[in-house]
Order: sequence, then C-alpha cells, then structure tokens
Amino acid sequence: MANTLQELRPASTAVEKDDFVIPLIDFGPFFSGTPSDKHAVALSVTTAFKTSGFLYLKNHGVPPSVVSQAFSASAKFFNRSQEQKDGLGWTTPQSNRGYIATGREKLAPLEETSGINELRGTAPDLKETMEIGREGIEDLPNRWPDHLDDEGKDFKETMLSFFDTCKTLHRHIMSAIALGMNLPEHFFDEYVDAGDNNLRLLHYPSVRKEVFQDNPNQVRAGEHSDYGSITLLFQDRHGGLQVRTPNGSFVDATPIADTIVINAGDLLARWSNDTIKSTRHRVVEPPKLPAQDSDADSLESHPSRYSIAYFCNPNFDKLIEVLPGTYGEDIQVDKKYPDITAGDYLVQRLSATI
Ligand SMILES: O=C(O)CCC(=O)C(=O)O
Ligand SMILES: [Fe+2]
Repeated sequence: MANTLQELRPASTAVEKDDFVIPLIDFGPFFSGTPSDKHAVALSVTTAFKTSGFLYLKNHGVPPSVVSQAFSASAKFFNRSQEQKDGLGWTTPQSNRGYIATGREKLAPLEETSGINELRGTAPDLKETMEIGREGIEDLPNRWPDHLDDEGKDFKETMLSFFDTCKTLHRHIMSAIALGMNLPEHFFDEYVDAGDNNLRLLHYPSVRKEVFQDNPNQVRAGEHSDYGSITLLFQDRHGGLQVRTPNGSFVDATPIADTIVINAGDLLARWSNDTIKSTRHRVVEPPKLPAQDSDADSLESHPSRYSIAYFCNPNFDKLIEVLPGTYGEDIQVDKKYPDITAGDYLVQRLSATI
C-alpha cells in the first residue's frame, strides 16, 4: 500500500509561509509510472487540495509551445481596438461568454458581494477578460472575432484547441483526486466528459505605480475563491498572484516556468463535504524584482500582465451529491450540503459578481 508518510510527501515545495505550503508536484509518474507511483502522485495532489487548496504541477503533458501560442493569441486579441472588443461583449451569467472590459467584473468573497457596487466604484479590478465557453451549445455562441480578419480566425482555432487540451488535463486531475479519496479511478469521468468548462483570458494592463500608492485598496483582481471544481492557471513571468493563508495573511504565488497553478474551487469543496479547500486568492501590484532586474523597478509603470485561467466544472446537468466516504456514522461526520445541479450552482455564483 502506498499510503506511507514518505509517499504522502509531495515532490517539493513551491511556496511556503509559516505553516502554509503549496507543493510543486511532478505529474509525470501519473501518466507513465507504476501503479504505486501513480497512487503516490494522486495522494500528493489530493493532500495539497485538502491542506492549502493549491498546487503547482509540472510534467502535466501540456507542451510549452502550446501554452505560448495561447498567450500570444491572447495578447493579440487584447491589442485590438476597444470598439472591436466591445463588439464581442459578455452578456449574461447563463451564457458567460465574451469580452469583459476593465471595471465591469468585481471579484469579491461570497459574503461581501452585497457591497460589490461600492467596491466597483472605488477600486475596480484593473483587468479585462475574454470568456470562452464550451463550443457548440445551441443559443450560447462563443463571441469569436473570426469574422473580423485572419488573426481572428487563428484566435478561434488556437483557443478551441487549447480548450480541448485543458479539458483532457482536467479529466486526469479528477482521476488523481478520485484515487486520492479512495474512489474508483474513473469515478469522475461521467461528471466531466461534457467539458462545461470556461476558458478565461486575462489581461492586466500596464499601470502606473502611483495608482497603488494612492489607493491602498487598489488591486488588479480582488480577493475571491473560484466557483467550480478546479482551476488551471497559466501565468506569465510578472507575478502578483497571492494566496490567502489560514491566518489571513497573503503569500506570493511566484511564477515558476512550465508549471500550471491548480486550485480547488467552491463546488469541489462542497462536493467533498469541505474536506477539500477552496482557498481565496487575489492579484496585486507585482512584487519588487530581484536586484539584477532593478532597472524595471525604477520605471513609473508596471508592465502588462497576462494569465489564462481554465475553470473546470462538472457537467452542468449533473447532480452534485456530497462524495461517498466524506460523511457518515462510521466517521461521525454529517453531510453538510443538499444536492444541487452543477449548472444551477454556477449560475447562482456568477450572477452575484457581475
Ligand atoms: O490572473 C491570475 O493570476 C488569477 C486570476 C484568477 O484568480 C481568476 O480569474 O479567478
Ligand atoms: Fe481565481
């Protein structure tokens, strides 16, 4: 049995502050290792989700060239005129597709969404995003720029392919979670095969440093937890992502080349009867650079930052019932949540922030 302390220990540590650790996990053996290697990876992944709620993944099977192609198509998209982007605007939480201009969405913790309009006014998120949903849903078209020009056609092709690549990785990670929770490896397959996921391209425009000096509440993206099952986050090298530790302080989730930051969302926490944690995070002014890059520190503005978040969800029509093994008389834990369909849960959450 692979359940020894040694194998529970993740490969290495990516982020550490006080007792809070975000591991860097090598996913390679999950694909090609022995059954016991695979089990060890699964336990590392699940342990990370149960403790910090976050992990960094390497050897995840998404080639660096595929990631850089997605980043380059994203940068070209945000470089379009405001008029073209507004012409592809986001409309409703039900559709959750299209372009969202700076200041429209204000991410906030669930219990604070009532004050959201006030926050939107004083310190709007300094970001613009493009939301891409599952392709081919009747009445919910993606807002592609393919009718604009060839670059728009390339954008569509790149993003559809990236969506599928991420969808496959989602399935593998859910298999790892299943094994790590003593469920059959393919337990979640029927919950994730539809790919009701959301690909969000993010652009944090270049911003003058005095904006942060003048307003201590100013952030690039407000503190929040994600809504779905897991999020695959690809970040560029600029930094600014921070994760909240249990004592309420924040720790930098510093970019590590060729890794994906993966965090659990609220619906997975609920599904797991809160054995898995959905941890709050935010994006702030980038941290000061190391001495050798100090030239950039003397500039008046921070450069643009790009990131790509792939929000994974269970199929919208699936009923989410608290997972077996996370409650019951034998472990003396109550079932904390009633059943809800994934789609109903997610539309409720999205409606609160826009
Ligand atoms: O841009 C990032 O690094 C994080 C974005 C994020 O957390 C989100 O969009 O939910
Ligand atoms: Fe997030």
